[in-house]
Amino acid sequence: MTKTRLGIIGGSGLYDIDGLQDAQWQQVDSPWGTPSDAILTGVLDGVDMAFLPRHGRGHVHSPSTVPYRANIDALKRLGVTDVISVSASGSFREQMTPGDFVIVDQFVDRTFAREKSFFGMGCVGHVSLAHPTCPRLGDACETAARNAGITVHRGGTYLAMEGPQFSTLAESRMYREIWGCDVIGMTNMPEAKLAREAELCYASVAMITDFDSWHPDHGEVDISDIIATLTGNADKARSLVRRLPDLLGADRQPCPHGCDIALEHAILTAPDARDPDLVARLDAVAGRVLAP
Ligand SMILES: CSC[C@H]1O[C@H](OP(=O)(O)O)[C@H](O)[C@@H]1O
Ligand SMILES: Nc1ncnc2[nH]cnc12
Repeated sequence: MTKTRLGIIGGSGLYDIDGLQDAQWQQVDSPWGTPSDAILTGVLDGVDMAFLPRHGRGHVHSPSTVPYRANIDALKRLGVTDVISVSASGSFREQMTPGDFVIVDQFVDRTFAREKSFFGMGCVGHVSLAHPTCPRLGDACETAARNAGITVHRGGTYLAMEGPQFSTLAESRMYREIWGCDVIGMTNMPEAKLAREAELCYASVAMITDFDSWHPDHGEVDISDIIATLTGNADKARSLVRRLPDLLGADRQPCPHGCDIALEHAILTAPDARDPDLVARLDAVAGRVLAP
C-alpha cells in the first residue's frame, strides 16, 4: 500500500484550487524541460495534493507549447500517483450542453506538433493505450461531480486537435458524424499518453463550454461565449476537486486496472544497448523498471 498524492491539471479558466492546508507553490525541476508553472502543493482532507495550471498562471502556453513531458515528469517526481485532468471542451452532442461535465474515456489524437513519448532511440518503450483512462478515477470524478450538483455524463470520446484555431465546419461535422467523437479540445493528447508511460492513473473531466461549429442553432465557436462559461465551470471544477480526497482516501491500493504497472513489459531495448543519458532522464518516469 502507498500514499495517495492526487495531481490535478487545471485547464483554461482553472489556474488554482482552494482549501489546501500548508499550501505552497513549488518550482519543480525536470530533465524534460520547465513545467508550465510552479506546482501548488498542500493537503486536502488528509490527502496530499499537487495542482498544476496547464497553461501557466496568466495563460502563457498555447496548446502546442504546453510542456507536456515536463509537466507529467514533474508530477511524478513530486510523488503524484493519480492525475485528474480538467479541460474546457466543445461538445458534439445535443445532450452535452455548456456547463455540463463529461468523464472522458477515449481519445482520438489529431495533434501533430508535440513530443508524444518519453521513450525513443536508446530506450524504446511501447505501452498499451487501448483503455487510456482509469475507470477507478473516473468513478471518483463522476461521484464527486454528482455530489456537487453538476450535470455529468459518464463516457465520451475526446478529439484532440492541434489548434490553436478552432475547427472548420467540415472538420467539426466529420469528427461528430463520421468519427463518432463526443467532445473536442486541444490538450488531452499527448498528456494522457505520457501519464500512461509514467504509470500514473489518469482521468479526464471535460467541462463543456460550447457546441464547436456543427450545431445549426449555435453558429460558430465564439471565444467570448467560452470565457463566460469558463468562469462558472471553474467554480464547479473546484467543488468537484474538493470532494475527491474523501472518495479516494489517503491510503492507496495498487490500481485494479494496472495503470501503475504499465511499463512492466514495455521496454524493448536490451539493458546493455540502452542510452545512459536517456535512462538517466527517465529516472522518475520509469525508474521502477529501469533502476538496476
Ligand atoms: C479557451 S478555448 C481553447 C483552449 O481551451 C482548452 O484548454 P484546456 O484543454 O487546457 O482547458 C482547449 O484545449 C484550448 O487550449
Ligand atoms: N470547440 C472547441 N474546440 C477545441 N477546443 C476547445 N476548447 C473549448 N472549446 C473548444
